[in-house]
Amino acid sequence: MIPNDAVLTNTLLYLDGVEVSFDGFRALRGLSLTLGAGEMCAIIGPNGAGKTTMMDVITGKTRPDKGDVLFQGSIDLTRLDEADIAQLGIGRKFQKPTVFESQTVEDNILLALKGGREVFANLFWSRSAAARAKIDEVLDTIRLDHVRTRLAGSLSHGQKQWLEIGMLLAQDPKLLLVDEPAAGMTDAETAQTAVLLKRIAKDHSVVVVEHDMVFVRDLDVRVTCLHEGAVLASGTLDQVSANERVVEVYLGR
Ligand SMILES: Nc1ncnc2c1ncn2[C@@H]1O[C@H](COP(=O)(O)OP(=O)(O)OP(=O)(O)O)[C@@H](O)[C@H]1O
Repeated sequence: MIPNDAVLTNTLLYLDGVEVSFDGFRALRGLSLTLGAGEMCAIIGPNGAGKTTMMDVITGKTRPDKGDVLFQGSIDLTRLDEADIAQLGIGRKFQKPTVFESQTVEDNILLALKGGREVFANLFWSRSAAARAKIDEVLDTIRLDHVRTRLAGSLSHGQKQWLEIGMLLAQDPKLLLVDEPAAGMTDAETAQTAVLLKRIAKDHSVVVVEHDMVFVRDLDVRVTCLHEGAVLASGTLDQVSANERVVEVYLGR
């Protein structure tokens, strides 16, 4: 059921009763979730809970069998393809970093800018002031300014993850979907990633899927636990951690 305007005021992302089946297996079973404009939330849950499938539905990779998926109140994402959805300003970061290893850090950001590829391809290009300013802004946000001329391939795993987040930021997304950013990171990198995402969340909406509870605690945002394709519990991390079912199916394992 499409909600009324009052419900959707300040709601950037609205999922209601979303169903996805793969050959009869119900990966999402009536998933309902909202994200406010300017909000960051964390999604947790056991393997197979449907977290990736949820991201796939939002980004148009998987089309739901049933349910509403609305962006900015009225845009029906179930009718759009992946390219249209990316164009709307929904950026996704997959778990594994996919930076251009043989390019410098700053050129990775340039390549990600709207129109950046044309600028990059032109032998006689001089970076426009706007492109330069955007690259500087992104490098400052992800705190990689000091390595801007290094090849991306020479960065640590954590730095590559931050660079890829920067490449998403270069496209001015309204919503960032970030899949397990802390996986494979050192404790120090994990802590820095939480600081980075909190900085980004000041002017973006962010959904973070994560298994690392220390990291989720650092994020200090609303947490939703999925289980068997639906929401099991939602609230602060303390509230969700105190839920017996969450302990039973996930945290206590
Ligand atoms: N393309 C597909 N075909 C068949 N089954 C699928 C497909 N994609 C996902 N599934 C199944 O749907 C269920 C939900 O998977 P999903 O990847 O969304 O879970 P998840 O919460 O992201 O798990 P993880 O934490 O392991 O990444 C799983 O049982 C998975 O095997």
